[in-house]
Amino acid sequence: MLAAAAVASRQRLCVAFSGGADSTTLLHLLARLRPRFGFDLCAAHVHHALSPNADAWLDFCARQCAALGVTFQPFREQVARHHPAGLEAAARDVRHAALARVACDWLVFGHHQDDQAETLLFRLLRGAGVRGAAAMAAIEPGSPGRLRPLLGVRRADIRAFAQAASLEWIEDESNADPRHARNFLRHHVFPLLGEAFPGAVPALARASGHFREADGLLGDLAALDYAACGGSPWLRDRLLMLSDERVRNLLRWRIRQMGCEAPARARLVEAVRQLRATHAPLYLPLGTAACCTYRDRLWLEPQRDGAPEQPVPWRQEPALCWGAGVVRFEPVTGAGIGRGALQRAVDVALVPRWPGLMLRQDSGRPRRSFKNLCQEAGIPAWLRPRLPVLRVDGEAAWIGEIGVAAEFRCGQGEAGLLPVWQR
Ligand SMILES: Nc1ncnc2c1ncn2[C@@H]1O[C@H](COP(=O)(O)OP(=O)(O)OP(=O)(O)O)[C@@H](O)[C@H]1O
Repeated sequence: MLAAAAVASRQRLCVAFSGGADSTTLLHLLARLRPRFGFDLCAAHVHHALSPNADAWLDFCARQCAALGVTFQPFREQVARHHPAGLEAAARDVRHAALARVACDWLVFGHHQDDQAETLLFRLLRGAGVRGAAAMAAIEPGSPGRLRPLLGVRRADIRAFAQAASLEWIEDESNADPRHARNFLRHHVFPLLGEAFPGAVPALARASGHFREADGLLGDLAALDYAACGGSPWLRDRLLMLSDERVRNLLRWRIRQMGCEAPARARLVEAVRQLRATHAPLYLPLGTAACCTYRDRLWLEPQRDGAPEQPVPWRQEPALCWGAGVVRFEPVTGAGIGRGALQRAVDVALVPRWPGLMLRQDSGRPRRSFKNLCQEAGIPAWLRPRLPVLRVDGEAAWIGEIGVAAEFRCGQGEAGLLPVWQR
């Protein structure tokens, strides 16, 4: 497995070391393999301060590492007692956050085949989709990546090996607590299942492999659909030519890519229904992301906290970042903002709308308020605070989705710059 993950000489491997039988066996095995592969080995233990034995466990882990000549990195963390998902989940979040701080190429976990089967059943009982049912991967590339070399090995075989090798390990008393749903499955459901289905654990682990493959294919399909819809922002009509299932698959994939929390299925079903029902601009919260539609385009963005964008000074750059998008300044002739006016100006910046903002769209017509301009252009209220405004010495020269102010528009044959807002 180390070869499959292309673990190279001098790469840094860090064992996530709880001190239990699995990670202790893992640490001893990797310490033995060190000379053959030439990797650097260290171990990290997270002290959650939840058990009265937590100090003793940390000491045990430190001693084991010292005996094996392995660098030891302890983390003392506080776990919030009132996590909405429960204490176990809170401890896991804290643990993973601490381990992510280790400077290494790979974090190596002691998960085994019984863990995989329990994870799959546990997730299915909570209504997991294909992604959740794929459970854990043996190799997860990343920075650091994650390895689970024992994922194909049964728990009993690891224990038998540890006993035969006279290894010492600690027993976490919380593993016996049936109030934890995972422990209930481990101690009550799996022994019963094993009586009627002796191959239940390897079969469930195999099933998670099938789900993993299917999940990869769904990702490939989403990537194809993403490109076919014109990338982000998508062409709304092109997207809505896809079946509901494919639209939901694409939205889910993109939300995950953005690092946002995926929404519940019911929420996605409702979002697609609304997208098909109206051509009006929409702002649909989806998990921690939001799906926005305006005119012929549709895009996803992280849900916002309502804070306005910060001003971005313009110093002749061809493009400036604005929110999750960009404003490009395209050279044009006889259109856009006259270059001369921009070069003479002292203060040019992209800013959000300001109170009392006015703009004259056509010479000969009066200046109109930002609100009036937005109403006339059909710009929905949720989009207005995000419109970029190019402010030139205190005056609005251009507003995204609305256009260039008459006073700044360049004359025929004159060189100009046309700001183009890409979300
Ligand atoms: N306190 C800890 N410090 C460092 N690593 C740990 C700690 N607890 C668990 N691990 C690592 O996580 C692996 C799985 O442990 P366990 O089954 O208790 O956790 P889990 O909650 O089921 O898994 P996960 O942490 O991946 O969600 C262990 O084999 C070990 O590699």
